[in-house]
Amino acid sequence: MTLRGGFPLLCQQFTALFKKNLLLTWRSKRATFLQLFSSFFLILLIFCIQEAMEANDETSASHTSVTDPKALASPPIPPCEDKFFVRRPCFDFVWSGNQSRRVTDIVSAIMANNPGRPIPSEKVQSFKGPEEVDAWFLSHPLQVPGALHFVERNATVISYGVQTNSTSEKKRGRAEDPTFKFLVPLQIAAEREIARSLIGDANFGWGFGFKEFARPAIVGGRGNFSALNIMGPVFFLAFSMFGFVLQLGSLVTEKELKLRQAMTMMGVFDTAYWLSWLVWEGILTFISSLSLVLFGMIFQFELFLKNSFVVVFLLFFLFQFNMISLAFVLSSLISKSSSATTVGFLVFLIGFITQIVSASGYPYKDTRSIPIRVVWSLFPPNTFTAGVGRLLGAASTPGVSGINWSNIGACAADDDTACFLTFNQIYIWLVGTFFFWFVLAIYFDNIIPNASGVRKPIFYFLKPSYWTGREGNKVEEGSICSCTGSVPPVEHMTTEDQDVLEEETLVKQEAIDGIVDPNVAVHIHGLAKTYPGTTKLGCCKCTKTAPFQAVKGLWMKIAKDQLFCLLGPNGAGKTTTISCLTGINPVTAGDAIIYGNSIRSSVGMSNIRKMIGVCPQFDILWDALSSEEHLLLFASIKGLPPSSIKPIVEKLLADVKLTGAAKIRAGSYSGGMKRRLSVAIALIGDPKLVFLDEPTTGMDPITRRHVWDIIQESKKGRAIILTTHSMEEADILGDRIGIMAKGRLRCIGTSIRLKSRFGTGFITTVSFIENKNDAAGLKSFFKENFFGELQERESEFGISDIQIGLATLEQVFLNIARRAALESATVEGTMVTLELESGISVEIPLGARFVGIPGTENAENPRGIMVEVYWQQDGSGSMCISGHSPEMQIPHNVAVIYEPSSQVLGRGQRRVRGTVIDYESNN
Ligand SMILES: Nc1ncnc2c1ncn2[C@@H]1O[C@H](COP(=O)(O)OP(=O)(O)OP(=O)(O)O)[C@@H](O)[C@H]1O
Repeated sequence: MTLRGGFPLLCQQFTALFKKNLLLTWRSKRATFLQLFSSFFLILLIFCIQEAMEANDETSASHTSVTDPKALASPPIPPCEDKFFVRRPCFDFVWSGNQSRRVTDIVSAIMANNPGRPIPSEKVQSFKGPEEVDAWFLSHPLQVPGALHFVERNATVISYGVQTNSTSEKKRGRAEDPTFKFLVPLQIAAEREIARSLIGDANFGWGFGFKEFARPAIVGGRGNFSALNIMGPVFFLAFSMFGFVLQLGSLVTEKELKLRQAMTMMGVFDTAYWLSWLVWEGILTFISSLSLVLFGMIFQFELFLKNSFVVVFLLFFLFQFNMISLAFVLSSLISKSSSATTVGFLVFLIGFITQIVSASGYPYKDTRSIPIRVVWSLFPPNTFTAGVGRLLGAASTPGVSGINWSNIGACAADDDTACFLTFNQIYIWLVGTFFFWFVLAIYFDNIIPNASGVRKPIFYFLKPSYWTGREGNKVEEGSICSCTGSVPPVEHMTTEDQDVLEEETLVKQEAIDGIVDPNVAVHIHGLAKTYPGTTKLGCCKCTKTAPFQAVKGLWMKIAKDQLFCLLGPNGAGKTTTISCLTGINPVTAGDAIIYGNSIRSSVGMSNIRKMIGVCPQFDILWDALSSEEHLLLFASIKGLPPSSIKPIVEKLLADVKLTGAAKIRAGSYSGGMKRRLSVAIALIGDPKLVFLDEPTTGMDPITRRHVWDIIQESKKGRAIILTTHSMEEADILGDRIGIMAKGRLRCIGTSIRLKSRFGTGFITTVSFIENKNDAAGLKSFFKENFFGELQERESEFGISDIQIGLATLEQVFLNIARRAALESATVEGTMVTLELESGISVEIPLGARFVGIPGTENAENPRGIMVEVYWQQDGSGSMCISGHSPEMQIPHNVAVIYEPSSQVLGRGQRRVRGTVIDYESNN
């Protein structure tokens, strides 16, 4: 099948990824609803706050029209208890000038003649002069609404002054105006009684009334005293956070779950990936900005009504789009999707603080330097706040028309800061910062390690080869903030196994001769992988990890039409080998040629990606997508012709028995169903080489058998590399098996070959009578005559059939794993204790099979006693002792392959260190 490439593939991938984004958004309806329409609740909230503020301030009447103002006629001095806030005991008024008899009489008259309520003497306090009154105020705060100060100048002139607290108080939505409520009645009373005293007529009086202006409600009342003015910018910032956090979460989830890596392995173009998110988020941002502006208009906010619709919408749209590109940048910096909310909160907090600073006009003044203005404007909430400020200013100034296209370049006449940042400059900034953050996001995406710890060099874009695509697969490992330790040279050890050696020699020779065997799919040439050690600088301590050699030089080839099974205990290096072959991890040394393409070349790797299928060790799936949607997506990414995708997906679903669950989301699948889906994904596009990393993990026996059938079927016409921990699986499926341990290939061959070479075979223990010991004769009898005679005497023993069973592959595996463990233990000194039935505790290297017991030598057994130790793997895959054979004498012809420096431990003979005896190669 010809896969699509170039621009048509880019378009196909873009469409598929866009659809994926749409589905993911659709499936998380609540979050999407919040992202799109939470503006309604925010605007409603601002509206309610606005209404509450207006209701709170209703007595000032500034927000309602006053057509028929009420006249107040000679209002009385109110009791001090009427004050909205007063401390008890309180006084109706205090006065000074009490050394004048005439003044004292005037005050008495004020108290007695107060309309409707004579004032009792205990509610009034007198002083000598104003200074005393001020001192009293300081020591008795808030105990009186006002004071009168009298000075008798001469017989015809009495001066007076009124003093009051100008702070207005509020109570249950009503405002208290101290001038009207306290000052005016005091003034009227003082003037009336002074006049009566001067004229000498106790009934002298005049009518006094006052009332407010009749006036319409203040134009732009909401704008002048506006909740939107106060809370708008911060609410709009909060609103943009929904999209920001969701986008950040989606991107980091795809990185964290290695979904991005899986798509890269399938050959997705970065351009298609980023564009698909950008366009989709652009649409969501468009809708959410539109809804916000419309809701603002519905709720009749001047900002949205007075300014041009397009101008307002564009500001909100550009700002939210900027926040999305900021989310792109931050997605490269965090590795856990659970951190998205925390990061969102931090960005909001920073935005909130900078908004407060921006509201003062900072830094768009001539006192601030251009670099400060530039840096400040890079953070989108700052420019946005400036923009909202302009819109609010234009909307709430009576007589000034709102901002529209014709005046976006104009400075606001009354605003100094507006000329440093006119409205069209705000747009230019928002467009510029969008591109700035977006380019930075792509740069960070390349230079910050991905889920496998791999990244591009910091200056990768300066290399011409990057743009021409002709360079080697130049990637680095480790964080840019941590010092990567030097990678030691790869330790190439000569293998002891004959088959492995032969394979290595053959591959090397073919490489030297330049022979390319057409029947071989993969040539592995000394592939080695060392994970670099890193030094992480924390705040309190510095953690160092040593480099780790996970694969130590593999030489082998894998034929076409063959299933090669890679076995090995945990940590053997199987997944690392697959990661290197699939381009997930860069190789440290060596190379691999897959259908003529080197994995070290980026061009080679992109060719390889087109012909491989990978079922990773852990399922890499979107919980919210169904199996059908997964297959459609990956088929499109792979470049299958659009017309062929549907039938291929249907066939794959049928093959892995997921047709019935095709429309069900993968999140609700069982472990086995997920594995089957992963296998189906690996088989998309008829790949010539398929990697199956533990494909049947977690499956029940029936499903596993079924998947084996699928794999058997898929063998035709392609090479398969399969890793597994199931020996049965390897035995049934593997045409060739390689067992790795500690990063090295320990054996290679067909199942039968391995069993015959590494199986433990049969052990027959024969005891001889004293003085008669013909062991050699017995061995030859076993080899030459035993089965012959057994067959001859079939009827005597009643035998109907004789089957010779070789050791199982499991035994071979255990044997290899044990040997690898012994190899490391003798180097690293890893010892375990073997408890003998005789009561002796023997310390032996991990994995030692035949162990000599020091101190057991005597005349009868000159070389002493030995036992065979039986090993098994525990739940974690580590070797552990399962038992030991009866004690037997050490034959004279065997060598000791490991002898500890000191054999006796501590006092006494009960705890010793055993020697390791090479009994296997001699018997
Ligand atoms: N990124 C890494 N950095 C450092 N060491 C690593 C890294 N990845 C793997 N290793 C180490 O490399 C060794 C080989 O790991 P690998 O995953 O290849 O083993 P495996 O044979 O696939 O094991 P399993 O059967 O458990 O999957 C292990 O000791 C592992 O701890």
